[in-house]
Amino acid sequence: MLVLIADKFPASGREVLGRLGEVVYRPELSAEQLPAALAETKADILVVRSTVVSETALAASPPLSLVVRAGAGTNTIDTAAASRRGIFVANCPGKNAIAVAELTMGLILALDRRIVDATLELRHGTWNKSKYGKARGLKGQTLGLVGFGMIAREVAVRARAFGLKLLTCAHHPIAPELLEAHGVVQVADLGALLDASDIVSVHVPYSKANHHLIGADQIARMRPGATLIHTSRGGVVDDKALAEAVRSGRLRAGLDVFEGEPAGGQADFKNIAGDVGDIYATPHIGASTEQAESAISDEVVRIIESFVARGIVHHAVNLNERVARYSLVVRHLDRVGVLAGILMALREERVNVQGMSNTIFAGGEAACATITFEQAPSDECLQRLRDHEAILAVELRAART
Ligand SMILES: NC(=O)c1ccc[n+]([C@@H]2O[C@H](COP(=O)([O-])OP(=O)(O)OC[C@H]3O[C@@H](n4cnc5c(N)ncnc54)[C@H](O)[C@@H]3O)[C@@H](O)[C@H]2O)c1
Ligand SMILES: O=C(O)[C@H](O)COP(=O)(O)O
Repeated sequence: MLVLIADKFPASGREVLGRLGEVVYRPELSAEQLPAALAETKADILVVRSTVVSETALAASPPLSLVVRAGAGTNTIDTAAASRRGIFVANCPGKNAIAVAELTMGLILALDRRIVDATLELRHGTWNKSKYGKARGLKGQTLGLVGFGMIAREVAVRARAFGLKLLTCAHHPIAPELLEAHGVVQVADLGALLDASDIVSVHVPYSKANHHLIGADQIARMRPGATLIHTSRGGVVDDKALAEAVRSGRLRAGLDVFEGEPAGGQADFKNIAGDVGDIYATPHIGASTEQAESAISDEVVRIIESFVARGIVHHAVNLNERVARYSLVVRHLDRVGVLAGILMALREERVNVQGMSNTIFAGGEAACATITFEQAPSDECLQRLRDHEAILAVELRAART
């Protein structure tokens, strides 16, 4: 088994992976160089951070069966192409959420006190207490969290300690216990959140549907003097519309992600923070704490170990989530050919199997197979299975609709 790591990854994690197989560490690889490196190494498993994984890259190594995103967002990987090729894509949900939440609070506090501007003036020898002694203070202000996933919840935990009132919006009703535990109120929709918030912080994944979720109209709807914090993904916010609103003095903004940002570690990048003073900005470092990188590394190792040892992919993001209409539970003696016999019987009925698992009981004499499908087998087929001398019990279950 060969693992190609095409981004920065801790030495400790590389060492553990090295015990499972060969590890090729190429953190310098760009999206353009990735296909050739995959073709050359014939990697079975690819580990990436923000490096873009295109369909060409996925096709370059025939044995490639798993791509692990050493982070949260998977929009940089062509998951549709991976699904067509039967390649698993997995991520590490929540493992860098605290780091992003800490940066979010850092941006909120820095903007309120204008810490960056005050520092720059002091560095140039100017004492300007008159100008910088005018913060609003956070206590009692309302923070609107767009999305209520792993990062937003960690932001809520920290923001509560600063006395902020918390709102969120989502596509679906959020469990009341979850909201209550975080001291958050769910409002009807994004518009209601923008109307009521002094600070808006964006924590949703990038997708076609979320492209410019915070566009010119949403920016215009924010309260005059409000602050927008964006640490999710370039493209969720319309950077141009935001820059105009900040330039006009209506809003302030704290950004960690940008439209068209470079994928690598160092590059020239003309960006909206350049000419707009009330934008505080960091170069996509939300996840870049030692703590988060170590948690991510442990999770990547866990995912790969489980895949190699048991074929189980934790946090796969490109599986068919639809619950099959029927499942057949067959308890049987653990003998060669029993499972093949069950599958042959289903094949004769032209039943297309969707999922299958088989668990062996202690002692190794009996096992339990669960097979899922959309179309029910006939009573005769079930009876034939029940009559099999190595089958102990057969139960057909229909999913609730
Ligand atoms: N700046 C960084 O370094 C950094 C680090 C980690 C993650 N991220 C980005 O942050 C995103 C969120 O991370 P997370 O760990 O919280 O993910 P998550 O999957 O736990 O949470 C995202 C939530 O947003 C919700 N959502 C999606 N579209 C929505 C919409 N239009 N309106 C309201 N809710 C919506 C989803 O249902 C989900 O609950 C990631 O997808 C990634 O792009 C950035
Ligand atoms: O989605 C993520 O996990 C973050 O955007 C982190 O990206 P990075 O691993 O490139 O820092």
